[in-house]
Amino acid sequence: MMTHGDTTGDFEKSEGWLDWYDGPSTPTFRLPEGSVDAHCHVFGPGGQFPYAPQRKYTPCDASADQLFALRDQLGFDRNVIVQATCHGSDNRALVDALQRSGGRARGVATVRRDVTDDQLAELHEAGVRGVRFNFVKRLVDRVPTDSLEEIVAKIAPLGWHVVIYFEAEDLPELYDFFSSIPTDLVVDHMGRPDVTKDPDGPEFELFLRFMRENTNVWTKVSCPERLSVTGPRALEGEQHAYRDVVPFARRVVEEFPSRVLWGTDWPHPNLKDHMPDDGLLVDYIPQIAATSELQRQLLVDNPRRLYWPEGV
Ligand SMILES: O=C(O)c1cc(C(=O)O)oc(=O)c1
Repeated sequence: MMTHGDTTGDFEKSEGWLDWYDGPSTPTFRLPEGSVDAHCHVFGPGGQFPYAPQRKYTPCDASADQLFALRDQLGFDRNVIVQATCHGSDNRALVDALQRSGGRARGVATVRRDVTDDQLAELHEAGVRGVRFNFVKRLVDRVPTDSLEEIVAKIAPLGWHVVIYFEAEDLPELYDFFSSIPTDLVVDHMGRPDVTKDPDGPEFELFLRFMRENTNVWTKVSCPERLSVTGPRALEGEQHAYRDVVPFARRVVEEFPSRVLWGTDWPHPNLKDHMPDDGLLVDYIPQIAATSELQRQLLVDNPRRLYWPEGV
């Protein structure tokens, strides 16, 4: 694996930072035509789009051009680019990537409670269709729910949705607040289940109940590389990676086939023990969506309904 240098503009990468995998393999699994990578990020480049002062990590750079090269290499048609916490509420790198995508990317931004209607209109024009609320303590300081409610009131008229990122152990506390959000709600990475627990046990059952009770809730069945404990890793040609995550993702895909999304999570912030080959991550998909019908819903129909409802 190549590293992308120790510095990124004027910034020094966090200690132990793992750079994205250079030269991913071409997937064996052929993505259906029009597939969307519905969760990925851009980082900087730091020299052009500085990282936020309040960030909890400093990544390696991962530019829009590098993301679009990956899209083409893997066989995706489009991207949904999600604002990474290292950029705080400065969405310039995201907007630049959307503008250079030629309409082939939509975005999810991070905004503050004082965001103006004009700023939201500009983000909409660039291709933003949602905001992200993050509750993972190692990534952000907690924002009070009343300010999040103010943001929801501002974005709802635009037809936007809310993306939420939280740890499974925090769902009981956040359940009622999440259930009160009236827009579509997209949960990152299946609410981060502890996959050493039983997929039929109470923790994951609470997440499934949350999806059953709230039909506006969608989820990304992404990030097996982050959730897996036993692997095997998506490296060295492994075609059946992260088997311990499969029962969880499969369960969700089969029960809620019209409310699931999938994304690479490139460039995979904060992984600690390995960096996956993104081609082999794509080869993971048929393990969790076993039929061509489920694959088409997951990769084409669902993300297009949410991000390109106008049908282009
Ligand atoms: O688990 C993570 O570290 C992580 C971080 C970010 C971010 O910093 O935005 O986004 C993700 O989807 C996952």
